[in-house]
Amino acid sequence: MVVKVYGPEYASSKRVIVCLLEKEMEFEVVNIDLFKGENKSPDYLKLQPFGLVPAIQDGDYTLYESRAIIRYYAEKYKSQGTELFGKTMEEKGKVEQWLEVEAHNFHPPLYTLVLHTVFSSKLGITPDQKVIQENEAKLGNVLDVYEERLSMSKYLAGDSLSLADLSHLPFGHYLLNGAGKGYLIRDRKHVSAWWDVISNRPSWKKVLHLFPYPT
Ligand SMILES: N[C@@H](CCC(=O)N[C@@H](CS(=O)(=O)O)C(=O)NCC(=O)O)C(=O)O
Repeated sequence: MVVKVYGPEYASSKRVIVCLLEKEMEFEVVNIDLFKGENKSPDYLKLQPFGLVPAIQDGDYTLYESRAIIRYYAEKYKSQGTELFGKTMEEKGKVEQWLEVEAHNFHPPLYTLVLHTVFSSKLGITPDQKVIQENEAKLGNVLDVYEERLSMSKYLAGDSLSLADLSHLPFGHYLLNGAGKGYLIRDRKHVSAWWDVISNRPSWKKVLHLFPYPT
């Protein structure tokens, strides 16, 4: 059964797609136009009751929350494609830790920055410079921790690529493409080197080719 990914154009869905590509999995996509409210249709809400993308359908099995989906497939297809979830419980623990850091420390300030920069006009948001500055400072503090970590290991969870690194790609991409905040990455030597390694993965290049980010 080929897994169906709903709403592939959007950042959280790209978190799933880049991992499916790394796991060498076939997938199909079902477009959901957020700006037409297709994520609020009764049929879609049956799949994702919060009306967010992505959701996946894999035969009778359905799942939503992108970080849950990538954990599921990384485990289910552990011996296929790139190893993304650690080889030991200790390695897996570190992957889980950095996945949580991405979700709860990295993502929130970056999401707000993206709303007030990349998507402000599409969403009818008046960019609030105070909000932008506050969240830029919060994200900078987070990236200072990353800088320290990445001065000691090539990837966040250790010396191998993992879900934790890939999970940063969709929204991190906006920093350098559209938000005009690439210096948050580029001014940090180890973070910058890490970003070059993960964003140059063929899997991520393919995601950007298949689903170009909004202009
Ligand atoms: N925690 C969820 C977040 C999903 C989410 O917020 N998706 C956005 C699109 S994007 O921010 O990932 O591009 C959405 O559906 N937004 C629609 C809405 O907020 O109504 C996940 O990771 O799956």
